[in-house]
Amino acid sequence: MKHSVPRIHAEHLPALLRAMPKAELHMHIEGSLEPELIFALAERNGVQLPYADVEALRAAYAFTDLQSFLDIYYAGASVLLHEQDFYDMARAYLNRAVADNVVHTEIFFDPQTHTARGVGMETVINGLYRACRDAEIEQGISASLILSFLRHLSEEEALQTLEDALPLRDRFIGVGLDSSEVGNPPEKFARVFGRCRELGLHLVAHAGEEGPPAYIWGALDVLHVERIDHGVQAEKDPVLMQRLVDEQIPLTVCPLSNLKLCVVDSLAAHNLPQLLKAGLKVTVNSDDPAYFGGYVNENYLQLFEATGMGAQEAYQLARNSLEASFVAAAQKEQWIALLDETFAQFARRTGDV
Ligand code: HPA
Ligand SMILES: [Zn+2]
Repeated sequence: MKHSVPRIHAEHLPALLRAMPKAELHMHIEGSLEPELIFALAERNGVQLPYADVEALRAAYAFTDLQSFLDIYYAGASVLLHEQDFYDMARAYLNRAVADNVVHTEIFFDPQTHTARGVGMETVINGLYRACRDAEIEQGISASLILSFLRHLSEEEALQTLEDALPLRDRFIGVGLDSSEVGNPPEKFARVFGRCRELGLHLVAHAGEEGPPAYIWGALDVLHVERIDHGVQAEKDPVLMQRLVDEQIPLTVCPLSNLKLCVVDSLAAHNLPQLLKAGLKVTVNSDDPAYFGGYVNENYLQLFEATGMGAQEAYQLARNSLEASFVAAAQKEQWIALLDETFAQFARRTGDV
């Protein structure tokens, strides 16, 4: 049933989008590395970068598709060597998330990007995990980690990565699948996801970002994922759309990412409003905020500005994000109560209760 949302004046919408408590369910921690931090870490670690300075690096952020982004994203991550580097990167992101009123975040990390350079699995996970725990204690944000397999590599390498991470099993809540989508369908990772399922890990996968609806079917039926990351290509397949509605499978959509990687021509042309209207459990996320022009609130603000969505949609998207998270039901209820209170406060401010 649709929740009734108090009327909010349009002029208050941006403040409401910023203030509402929300969860972020799709962001890659390596994609939060700002150029300034990349250069600071390069200097600290004596790593040579193929860019003269911060401006030259930023100027290279002109992407034409997913692969053109991934090439630069993996180059940027090469400055990460020590546990403290992973810690500093994650604390910088968590500070931004707190500022955006993110109450809970589920953070992807790509261990293979680092272990391939000789960085230890425990260096990666311990640095990220310590940052999450410190932010939780000092800033009150809830944060969990999701280990993501690189789909351009083999399933054997994913299985080895899982084995390497298992001694630290209590430090991540699930697994995902990212990197170059087209040509690397979900079926390639059936065995490793099967093993993760047996281990009781949460399962998600990128599907239908650039790839066809068949990849979303595969993620659901072969990998048995609980959420689809991106999923915007689902609209090409009405039977799939109905399935996503019926089962309320969350889609973690990333509007600015879709714009910057040319998945859509403009934010005004983004299909998120249609997906939401059709009854899909859609959420808004930042993906790789340092590369795509903004953290999660910027995604909400620019999307709402471009599409003309209003308070009802804002409420639904924030509520979806909390409901689609992997936290306990009692915690979700607390955050939803906080969301309701935020909307009631804005309605009182508007004098429009
Ligand atoms: O948007 C993405 N898609 C696939 N892989 C990724 N790795 C970081 N961001 C992405
Ligand atoms: Zn992503």
